[in-house]
Amino acid sequence: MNRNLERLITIAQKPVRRIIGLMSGTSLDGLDVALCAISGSGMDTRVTLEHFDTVPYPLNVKDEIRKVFAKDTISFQQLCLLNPWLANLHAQWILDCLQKWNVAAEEVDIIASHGQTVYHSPKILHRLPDFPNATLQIVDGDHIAVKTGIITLSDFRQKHIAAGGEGAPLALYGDYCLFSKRGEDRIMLNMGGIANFTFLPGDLDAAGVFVTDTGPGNTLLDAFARECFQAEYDKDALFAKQGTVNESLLTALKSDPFFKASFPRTTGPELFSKAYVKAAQERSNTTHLSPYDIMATLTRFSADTITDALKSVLQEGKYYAVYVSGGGAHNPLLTGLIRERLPRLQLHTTDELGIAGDAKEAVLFAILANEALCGEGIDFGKPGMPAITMGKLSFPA
Ligand SMILES: Nc1ncnc2c1ncn2[C@@H]1O[C@H](COP(=O)(O)OP(=O)(O)OP(=O)(O)O)[C@@H](O)[C@H]1O
Ligand SMILES: CC(=O)N[C@H]1[C@@H]2OC[C@@H](O2)[C@@H](O)[C@@H]1O[C@H](C)C(=O)O
Repeated sequence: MNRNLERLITIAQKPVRRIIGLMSGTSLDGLDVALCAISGSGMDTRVTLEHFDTVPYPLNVKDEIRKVFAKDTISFQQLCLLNPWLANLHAQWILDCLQKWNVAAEEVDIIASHGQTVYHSPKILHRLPDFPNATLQIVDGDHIAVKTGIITLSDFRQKHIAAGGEGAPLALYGDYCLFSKRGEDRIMLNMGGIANFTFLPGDLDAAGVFVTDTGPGNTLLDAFARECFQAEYDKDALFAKQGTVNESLLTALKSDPFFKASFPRTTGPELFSKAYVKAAQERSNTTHLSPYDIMATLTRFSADTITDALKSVLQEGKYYAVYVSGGGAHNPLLTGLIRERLPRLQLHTTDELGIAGDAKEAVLFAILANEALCGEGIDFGKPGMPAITMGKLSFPA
């Protein structure tokens, strides 16, 4: 037998596996690296987050990714080169983190690498009847496995599409295993570049779980902070707080059919781009707005579409605990607006559940890898949420 297979079987049978989860999302802010100790699987999964770091993407890395990111027309050479180049960088950053944490590579069982989404194209976006849902993540797992010497699982989203989903959101699998609590209806709200939430019923019935993207989280705020203020993002909403919401632009921004599509629906910066906002400005005669007013309106746009999606699933008079994660949780204006619109709900952070909000998505990919080794595929019984395990295997040798 191939000795890697033997090793894999040994890992799957260990009482505790040490898995590094990696996430680099749509914000292109950096690579989240989470070293997790995981036991059990499915609803018996237990995780300890041993170490976590975000390795910020250097400016040149952001620039190289942006040449292809969410673009319809790109250089194929650039895409081809990025795939191993970024994988080698990710592998090096993992090794740097391990050194910093004083952990030997041999002590890590598995790497779970999300890769970098470069294009997300579900049918509701491309609207080409002859083509399926599609999504593309680069950062090839073979390069990570060879450079780190650690067995790597990667490219988690393709099987989700093959089995009838849109390739996202995948958060529900880990959210369900890790954060479900008997007796408490929970909402796990992640506000990254794109915002999404998972509903976890207090009776733990998998059939009651659902998940969806809600629309933009920070993606438009980042794009306009860059364009208008040459800033990477609107830190602590300092720009947006100086502006006034323009209701005509807000209405135009909310008019896309995405906001009427049924759950689970997914999206990305392919739709929510500077061009999207500029078209809405043209339609609403608001091209004259100050950059501050644009930032204020875009922050309200994110807050409103997040709360509208939540309201559409919340039952009147019932209590729900909301646990917030992702970079948007640090934006005081965004979280303040959500609190204002959902006054009956208490907003907590996932930190209170033992997983830092900034680490959550990376931890969720470690859980997905753990499920691929030890789980059976959770049956949520809904279209778009298939009962599968995910991730492709790369052996170091
Ligand atoms: N102090 C802060 N004030 C305002 N915004 C912040 C702050 N800290 C982080 N952010 C926002 O959070 C973003 C990063 O969020 P996160 O890392 O969750 O995104 P991501 O994982 O790339 O996105 P996705 O989940 O869509 O893939 C930054 O680009 C910025 O917009
Ligand atoms: C295609 C893609 O990379 N989608 C991301 C993105 O970032 C947030 C939102 O859009 C979510 O649907 C997804 O990531 C999380 C981790 C998910 O799959 O649950």
